[in-house]
Amino acid sequence: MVCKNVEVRTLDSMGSDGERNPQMTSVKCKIVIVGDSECGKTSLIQRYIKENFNEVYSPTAFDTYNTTYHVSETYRIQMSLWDTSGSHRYDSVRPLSYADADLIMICFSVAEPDSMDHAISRWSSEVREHCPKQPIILVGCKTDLRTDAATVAELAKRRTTPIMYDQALKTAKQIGALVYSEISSKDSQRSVNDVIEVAALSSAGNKTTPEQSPTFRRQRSFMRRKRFNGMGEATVQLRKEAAKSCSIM
Ligand SMILES: Nc1nc2c(ncn2[C@@H]2O[C@H](COP(=O)(O)OP(=O)(O)OP(=O)(O)O)[C@@H](O)[C@H]2O)c(=O)[nH]1
Repeated sequence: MVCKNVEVRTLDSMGSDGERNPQMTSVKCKIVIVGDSECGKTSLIQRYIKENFNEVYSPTAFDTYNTTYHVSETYRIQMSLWDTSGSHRYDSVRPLSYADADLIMICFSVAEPDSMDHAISRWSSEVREHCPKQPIILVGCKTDLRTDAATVAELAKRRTTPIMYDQALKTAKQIGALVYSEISSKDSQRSVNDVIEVAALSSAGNKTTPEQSPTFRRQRSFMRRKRFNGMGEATVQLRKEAAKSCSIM
């Protein structure tokens, strides 16, 4: 089993002039990403980190990616993104990934209805067994395939159709997800950035102490982009455009 640790976008608390910034608040969080094989987990992470998309499928065993989200000049979230395998071969070792997780992303492909069923029957139960209280974000991947003629025709042969937004929203409610979000790693960098940053903010909101939150809330650059409603409750409201692909339950 290969487990590699990829260090990217890491920054320390030095300012651009090289001085250590005493105002900098850093919060660390661990986000574990699960879901059926080939549903799009690795592509999601790689699009966020490397801002590219690879058509070629390469199965994952376990990977971790460390990256920093600079929410404002004085607040940053150091994320550890854990990419897992959806294969049953790893069912007995995947649970090791859940230790100390702050948030779980359960992914499925909107072009594969079974993968959404498995979000309930397989992934939500596995996650709840190991992470009974951590927030869950449900992520519908590959939205570009919803209108892809070949995908629609293939699903029609199986007497089914791509998963639509409202269907997925019901599933999100059913599994008690905090947020439902849709992405296309192929076509939309924005959708990918939004879901990862919402996950980071939700995790950090649970960890930020009350003394830190006023400083955090004052950051105008942050407020322009996303808005927190209650740090302890990890509730995030996206600006209007982002809300099209992201629903808070
Ligand atoms: N059209 C389209 N294809 C995608 C998208 N995301 C991923 N894919 C493709 O789907 C295949 C599987 O993607 P991965 O990201 O490797 O899937 P995974 O969930 O990490 O798979 P496992 O490692 O087996 O658990 C690859 O061929 C990707 O190029 C997307 O947004 N749109």
